[in-house]
Amino acid sequence: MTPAARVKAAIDILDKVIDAAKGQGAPADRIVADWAKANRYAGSKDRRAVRELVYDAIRHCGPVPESGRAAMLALANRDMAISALFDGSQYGPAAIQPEEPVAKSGFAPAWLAKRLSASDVKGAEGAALMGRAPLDVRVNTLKADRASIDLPEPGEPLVAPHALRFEAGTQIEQWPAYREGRIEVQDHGSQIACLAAEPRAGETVIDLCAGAGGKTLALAAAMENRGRLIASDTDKRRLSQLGPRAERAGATNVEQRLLDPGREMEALGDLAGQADCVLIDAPCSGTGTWRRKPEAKWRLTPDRLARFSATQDALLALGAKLVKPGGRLVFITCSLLDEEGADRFAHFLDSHDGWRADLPPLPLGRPRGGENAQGIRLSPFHDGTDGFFVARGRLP
Ligand SMILES: C[S@@+](CC[C@H](N)C(=O)[O-])C[C@H]1O[C@@H](n2cnc3c(N)ncnc32)[C@H](O)[C@@H]1O
Repeated sequence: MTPAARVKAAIDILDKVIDAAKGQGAPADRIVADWAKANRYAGSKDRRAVRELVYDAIRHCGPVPESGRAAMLALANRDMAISALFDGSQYGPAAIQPEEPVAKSGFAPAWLAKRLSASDVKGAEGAALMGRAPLDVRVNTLKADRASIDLPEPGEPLVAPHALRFEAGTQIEQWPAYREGRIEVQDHGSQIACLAAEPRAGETVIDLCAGAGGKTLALAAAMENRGRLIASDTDKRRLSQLGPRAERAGATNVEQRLLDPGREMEALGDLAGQADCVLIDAPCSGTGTWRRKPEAKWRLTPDRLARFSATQDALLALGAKLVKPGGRLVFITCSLLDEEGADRFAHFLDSHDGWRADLPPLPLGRPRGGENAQGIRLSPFHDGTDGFFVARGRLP
């Protein structure tokens, strides 16, 4: 493909990404992959270049652009080399006309940038949400340890005790250590967040929103497979991925429970007041993971955000019923919005007698929230991790 043809392809893909964002359709990754499948003439260099143009444009534009072309013109305004490719050549984009719409730059749509700013995410901290994430792995201590594991590349040891960092795009799926469950892909921030649970061998731990089990596997390893680890979720498809993952990781103490939304206690009733620790990795807007899914900023609406907050309140209330006296309730969201973090935890403490905040001693991050309702915030800007809010409550 000529460089101009790559720009034209990126514009066509961006049109689809924009439509999908408006209609809650396929994620950008899938749209890019579908394009590659349907255009076999594009070689690996072409595919990489087109993908980079698409993601650069998404990262560069704040509000949803009018069109793929408007998004690419925003990039062209910044980069003469791209603007020169609007040359009207056979497979390239048409020449730039005066007064053509150009998408606005920024790290988020205006309403969302305002909410993030109210949560002290602005300027360089906001821009960091649109950075590129590295590839972090957790060495699975059920099968290996970080000091002696033998990998094709050494990786950079991070603060979390089992974390190693690699360059984005490292093909670790090909490595025997990955296929044999000695390493798992897990963002450094997610590994740090799991430390707040301080799970011990022999305890009863509930991973209430286990999804496909990213955190469950870290908990199983920390528990050395001893004790009960209950992994529940309302999403059958996600939960069904946990079995094979647990097997590969050698995690043998995981029990699964599929929940009915709104009637979760029907499947968890026998555990009421029984858990040493309940971990709530609640569904949220995912503002902390935009480095991986930058188009997510175009998918969020004030209504969806309000629904996430309501679900988080409900899950905190549910989790609290499962904790035994003296036990721990860990609340995690991968968002940097206080309305999905510190505010939710403060609301929980205000509405639940007896519970008190117990700031988890994490090796990274900074306190966030009022004096009595503090949790820890991890952010791409300060910590080089995905963004998280992590708080822990204790029942005396
Ligand atoms: C942030 S994701 C969990 C990710 C997972 N813990 C991990 O580390 O990979 C949130 C999960 O909450 C689940 N969820 C939503 N509503 C729920 C509910 N009422 N009870 C339990 N899980 C729920 C979603 O299906 C989703 O899998």
